[in-house]
Amino acid sequence: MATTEIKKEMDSLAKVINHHNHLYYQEDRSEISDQEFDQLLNRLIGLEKDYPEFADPNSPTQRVGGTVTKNFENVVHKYRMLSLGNTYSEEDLREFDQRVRKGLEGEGIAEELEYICELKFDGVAISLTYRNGQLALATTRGDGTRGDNITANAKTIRTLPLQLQGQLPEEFEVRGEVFMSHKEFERLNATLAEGDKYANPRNTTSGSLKLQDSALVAKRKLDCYLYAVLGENLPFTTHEEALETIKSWGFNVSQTYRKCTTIEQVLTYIAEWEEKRKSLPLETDGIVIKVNSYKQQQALGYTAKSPRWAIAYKYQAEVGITRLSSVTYQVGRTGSITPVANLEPVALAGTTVRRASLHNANEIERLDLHQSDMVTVEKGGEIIPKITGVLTEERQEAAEAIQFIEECPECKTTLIRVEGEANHYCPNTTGCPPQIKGKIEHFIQRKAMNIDSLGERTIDQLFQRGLVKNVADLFDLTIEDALSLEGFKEKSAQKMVEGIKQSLATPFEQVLFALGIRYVGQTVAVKLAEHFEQMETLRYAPLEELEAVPDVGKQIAKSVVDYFNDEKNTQIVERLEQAGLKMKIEAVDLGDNDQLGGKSFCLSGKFSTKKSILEGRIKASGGKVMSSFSKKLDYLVSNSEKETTKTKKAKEMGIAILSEVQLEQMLEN
Ligand SMILES: NC(=O)c1ccc[n+]([C@@H]2O[C@H](COP(=O)([O-])OP(=O)(O)OC[C@H]3O[C@@H](n4cnc5c(N)ncnc54)[C@H](O)[C@@H]3O)[C@@H](O)[C@H]2O)c1
Ligand SMILES: [Zn+2]
Repeated sequence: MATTEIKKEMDSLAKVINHHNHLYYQEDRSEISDQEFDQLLNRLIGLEKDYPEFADPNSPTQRVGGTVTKNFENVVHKYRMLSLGNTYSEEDLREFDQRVRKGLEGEGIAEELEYICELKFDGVAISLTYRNGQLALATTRGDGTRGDNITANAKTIRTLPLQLQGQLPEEFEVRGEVFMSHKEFERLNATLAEGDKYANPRNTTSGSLKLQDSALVAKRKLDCYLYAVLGENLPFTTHEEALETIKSWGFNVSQTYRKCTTIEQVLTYIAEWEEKRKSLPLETDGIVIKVNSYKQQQALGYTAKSPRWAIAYKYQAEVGITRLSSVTYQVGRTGSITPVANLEPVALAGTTVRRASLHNANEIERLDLHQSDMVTVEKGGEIIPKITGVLTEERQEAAEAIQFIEECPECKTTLIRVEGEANHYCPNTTGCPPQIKGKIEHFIQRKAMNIDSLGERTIDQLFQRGLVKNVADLFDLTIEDALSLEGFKEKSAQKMVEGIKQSLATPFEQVLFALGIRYVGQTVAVKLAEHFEQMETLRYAPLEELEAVPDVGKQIAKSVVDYFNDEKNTQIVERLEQAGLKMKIEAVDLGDNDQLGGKSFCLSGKFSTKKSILEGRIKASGGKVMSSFSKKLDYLVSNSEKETTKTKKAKEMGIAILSEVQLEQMLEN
């Protein structure tokens, strides 16, 4: 391969890996299996080794994959939270063993090498700081250097001691894995609508820890195993002692670990747990092998991303072979069509698999799927299995290629596919039953209008009886209407109507999200609300202005324009306005601190204090924060000494520019 091509491949691998990292850590979902992901990463690691001249210092091979969020306070870790090197092969493990022994020989401490083997729990890493026996701080791993402060959420984990007894170091950190048991995962999923179900316990755990409302987290019944301690002057010298000691302090330590002195013993442990792990109450995806002695750990040290004294061995995802019976199609809330493969039942990872997701038409094409094909199905921690391949040699001669449907299976409208997009859509947004019901379900959900007096079944009834055909109809519902539904009595009917009425207090950005405009998620809704301030302006906003809003790309901008170009939508919006929903952002609550007199600020560039904190203080002092320019902006805050595009624009528009120090002065006055 020419070197330019290698460089190209490395760049494109990094891009793809970053994309999957983003999905995995920020959005709690994945498009490929962990094994496929690890293959990509390993390919990049290999290329960087062979072509160090092309290695990018910011490569995903050099960084822990996650990030911090904006929703929690960010905390710098006292001790970095790292990832683990991983492998799927015995050969690599033997190499690891050799490396460790060699590394220690140099230090003269190779004798009496011991490993502790543990199961690799598939959840979310957490770090807990205890001071004077009390849980003081809980953080996520984040980017390894900084994590989210999720103390309130961690406190809902019942097996996590809040107060410790006994002889303890004054301050120390314990680290472990927060997880959701299979049982709890199934219980939770059973309460969710088909389209809202979580894919696997890990994603659910991650999503739960990110919830803003700890009361909701508490309902999720998370659990936690601890497997590491950090601190100064700790009363132990080996990992094994650490595990035993923290157990005696009251921490939940899984008793599945084992001390091994040879790599053969490690391999036996791996073989033993391959089947046994499936009877554990939680998901595991491999085992972790750690050097036992702290002194030896220290001598071996760390790479940029992981300790040299530990490695994860991951079990191959389970693969089953079965026959495709048919492909059916589901219609989502926004009309997107998802093909589903119906399979002849096959036993896989302890469950019977009958269906697998096919994502979209590209996937069917990629697999070159034909009728009655024999297919390989994989289930790597995912609840929804994936078809990973087709046994073409077993294909029946007359079998035809699977053709993606042309009409909506629910309303028979001709499907459309937008240039450059993977999904097909049913364009009949206001007349297609699953879209109508899906939109209403989206509208009432907690993050949107938060109408908890309505449930999926009630919506179904309201729709069946023709009482509700769109979200605006909800606000015309009367107690008599409610009483006409099955199972409703005076009290429950009143409650239902009352609940709808209470939702009128929902802030504008949530109303905007509730409309269910394609691609307008919660974050984008907030950005749009901040920028346009009211529905009226947003509604007539030209494409270019929409695209200029941070986080709003071409696709989103176009989707917003399309939405408001459809008269059926604007009619609904108008009816919602008449019903009394909030159609503009709230005037800032000036409260008793009106220092900044409602003036608006836009922060740009780097600051000595975290931007979110500065923004919080501006709001608390009666100012407004804008994430981008508009004519209404009063101040641009920037520390930059050179002219930036923003400061230039501010000067042109006659907007005052403040330094951070000047902002501080305004805040303090
Ligand atoms: N499918 C995808 O698109 C996708 C995308 C990104 C990452 N991933 C997966 O995520 C993983 C990469 O994430 P990572 O960097 O967090 O590495 P990792 O999850 O493989 O290993 C590090 C983590 O293991 C956990 N762990 C569980 N049990 C442990 C134990 N007994 N001792 C120590 N640690 C233990 C800790 O949380 C630690 O942070 C890979 O397995 C990868 O396949 C998948
Ligand atoms: Zn349809």
